[in-house]
Amino acid sequence: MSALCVSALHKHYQLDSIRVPALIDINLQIQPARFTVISGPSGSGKTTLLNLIGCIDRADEGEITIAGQNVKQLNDQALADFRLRHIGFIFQNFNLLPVLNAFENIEYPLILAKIPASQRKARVLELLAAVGLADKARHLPGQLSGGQRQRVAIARALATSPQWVLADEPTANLDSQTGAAIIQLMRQMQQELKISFVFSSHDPQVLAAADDAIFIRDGRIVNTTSNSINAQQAEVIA
Ligand SMILES: Nc1ncnc2c1ncn2[C@@H]1O[C@H](COP(=O)(O)OP(=O)(O)OP(=O)(O)O)[C@@H](O)[C@H]1O
Repeated sequence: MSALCVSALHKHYQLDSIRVPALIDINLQIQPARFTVISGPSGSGKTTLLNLIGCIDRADEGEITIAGQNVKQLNDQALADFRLRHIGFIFQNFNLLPVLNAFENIEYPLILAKIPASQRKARVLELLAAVGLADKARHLPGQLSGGQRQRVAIARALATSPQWVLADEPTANLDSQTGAAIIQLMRQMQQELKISFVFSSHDPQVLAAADDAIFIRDGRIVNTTSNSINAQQAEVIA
């Protein structure tokens, strides 16, 4: 598995006549099969960076190579196909489809990936069991707690066995105890499946669990650390 490489990345948003720079000359390498956190204050550019890495949005300038592919070279359809095969995404507000039950939400990316129904069922049941929701398959998102919804979202992100799983503040809408259980679950899945997890977060619990951390402020990288993050030190830097 190859590292994720970002070079000379720039992104701005246009708000009427105002140009809002969101990312300025980002250069980084994220090692595979690790738990990496992107941290920084509100508005520093974390979501923007994850959206670019996750092929949800496109950069103004610069290169992103993920799973061996320079994503700039892909047209919109190829980019969507690439994302489906190689990248799972977990959102802070879970982003589950409210009219689909837990089973169907997890099954959805497998349908998009044209996996036959017989294989889909076995895969979804395996994932539901792995996230501790074997008895909640028929529950709609509205009938699940926040932590349970995030477990469904994790299972959905893992459904197509992507090499990279990106999570945008996955514990932001959870109480600290539920957040800790979700981090533990993601850590366990990352280690068992040797997936590469990249989070954005300023949650000290997430920082403390990380192998590597990247700190951004005002759209620029200000520090990177590896292993045994001291959450207090991390908060000071961020
Ligand atoms: N759609 C948009 N239009 C205009 N400006 C935007 C848009 N999205 C983000 N921005 C701006 O880009 C900058 C980076 O935003 P981003 O959401 O990436 O930060 P963040 O670190 O994820 O923040 P938070 O922790 O609050 O979610 C901020 O100045 C923000 O106001």
